[in-house]
Amino acid sequence: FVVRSHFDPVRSRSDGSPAVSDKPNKEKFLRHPRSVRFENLRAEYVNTITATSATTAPSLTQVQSLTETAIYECGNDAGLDALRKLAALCELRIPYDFSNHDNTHTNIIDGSNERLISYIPQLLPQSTREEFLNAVQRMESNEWLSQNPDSVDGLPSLHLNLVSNGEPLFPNEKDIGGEEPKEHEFRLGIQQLHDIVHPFVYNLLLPEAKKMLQKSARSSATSLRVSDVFLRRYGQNICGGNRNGISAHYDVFSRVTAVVALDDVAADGRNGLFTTVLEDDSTGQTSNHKALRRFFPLHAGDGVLHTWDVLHGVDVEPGLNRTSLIVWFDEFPENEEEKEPMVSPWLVKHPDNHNDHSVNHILHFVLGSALSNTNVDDETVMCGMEKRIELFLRSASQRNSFALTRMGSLCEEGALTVNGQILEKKAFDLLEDLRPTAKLPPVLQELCNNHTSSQELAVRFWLEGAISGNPLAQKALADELMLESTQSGNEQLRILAAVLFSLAAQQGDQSASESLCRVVELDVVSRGVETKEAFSNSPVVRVANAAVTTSL
Ligand SMILES: O=C(O)CCC(=O)C(=O)O
Ligand SMILES: [Fe+2]
Repeated sequence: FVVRSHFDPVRSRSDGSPAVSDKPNKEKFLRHPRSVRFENLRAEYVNTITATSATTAPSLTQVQSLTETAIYECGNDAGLDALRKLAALCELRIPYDFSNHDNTHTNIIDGSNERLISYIPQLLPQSTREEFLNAVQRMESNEWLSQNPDSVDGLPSLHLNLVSNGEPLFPNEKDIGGEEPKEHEFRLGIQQLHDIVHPFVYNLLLPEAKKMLQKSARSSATSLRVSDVFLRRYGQNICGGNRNGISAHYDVFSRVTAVVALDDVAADGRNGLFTTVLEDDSTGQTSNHKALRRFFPLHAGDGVLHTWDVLHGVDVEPGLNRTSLIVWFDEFPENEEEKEPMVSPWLVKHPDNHNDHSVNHILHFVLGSALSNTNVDDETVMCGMEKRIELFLRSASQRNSFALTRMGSLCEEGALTVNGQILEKKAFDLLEDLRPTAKLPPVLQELCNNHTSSQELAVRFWLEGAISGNPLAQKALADELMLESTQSGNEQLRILAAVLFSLAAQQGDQSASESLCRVVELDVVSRGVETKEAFSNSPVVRVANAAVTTSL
């Protein structure tokens, strides 16, 4: 029903290589022929959108409980009310409060995570910024920004690498013979950009990153080095493409990340780089729900540093034009025996990776993702599909939103059958602990009884991911339910699918909005709706309306 994205919320190397397979999933549900009548009716309901905005910043608990209500009270008044409240919360653009956290905040999960954030005012002087932006402009006018699929979302990345894996893309001293004039100009452009920021990156940012890590319980800052330096562009019609942001993710190959603002787009804390603030830190849960975004207020030249375990993304309102400079710091091997490349050693060597009782779900998810993105096959590294699934399962057992969603997809792909029934049994027990079958929404209880086990497991993982607020899980589950409902004619499944597509559409997910329109279309056709009144009374239409009508 939707072409499901197979992208994980993780940033792998910025060379544009996709994090995971970018093959589109088969469309499960064939597009229904568009009915002319529907077009008119839809125009009617789109016109009813009204907006009143919410004022208070929501907590994770609030967002999840509203989402749970929308799903369980599917299509009735309480459910519609929850959808309206969530719609209003999604419209908020709330600044991150640096002062509230004494420039850093630490969330202790199992005693050893970091989640350090540090603000560095006025790192790049105005003259440097201007020089840099002019050089970027020249690259852009040649359409030289990378069009490779971005490792987080698979769309053209619109970035330029200056340093990759510890090495400048083009070392200055290297004389490259036989270059085409365009290649030559490109190389000089990259070298110029690199030269402009070099002193700031190595003499100012690197010491700041080391200083920040000294606050960490697990400081191993002495071996910190600059791994990658790249710039990104956001806005309309950049090298023929648009980019309004990047969904929330972890940088899996960066121990510490620095982002420097090159313009004032983020000055009022309503645009640019955000993290998701989880006010209820005691649960250690994580969610990428739009309402939990907190934008870093950064003036041109300001920077922010964060550790590997800080969830972050970018969002800019249409019409704005943003450029950012990003630096990754990683750890290089301290002694000779370790010269072999090891994927993100701060993850592999983390004590929680060697502790069977650890509940560090962020580490387990990020390490599982890092291993999925590397070919390194080291005895000391937990590798192989089975180990990765074990890591995702451990993370999912702590209700980590990304691990739950990833597990749903792995089950759907049949990846849990690798080791007989053992992994499936583990997954089933885990799901029963999170929510016993008897407590599933009734319509899903029926569905799960009719299913083969791997599909049933996928549905249950996606349900948990969906309730935690994850739009990818919400879409994946909705897609599955539409397939079922067209086969069985079960209208309740269609209403729940509409709720789930609505929950993702509210968060700005374009493909979910399109799918929601198609559910409405199908509903109109299959129920033979003839009048405006019958249209606006349709449960699916009421759901779609509530999702875009914001009120508190
Ligand atoms: O542009 C930014 O501010 C950050 C981009 C980012 O998070 C990434 O490329 O991984
Ligand atoms: Fe990132």
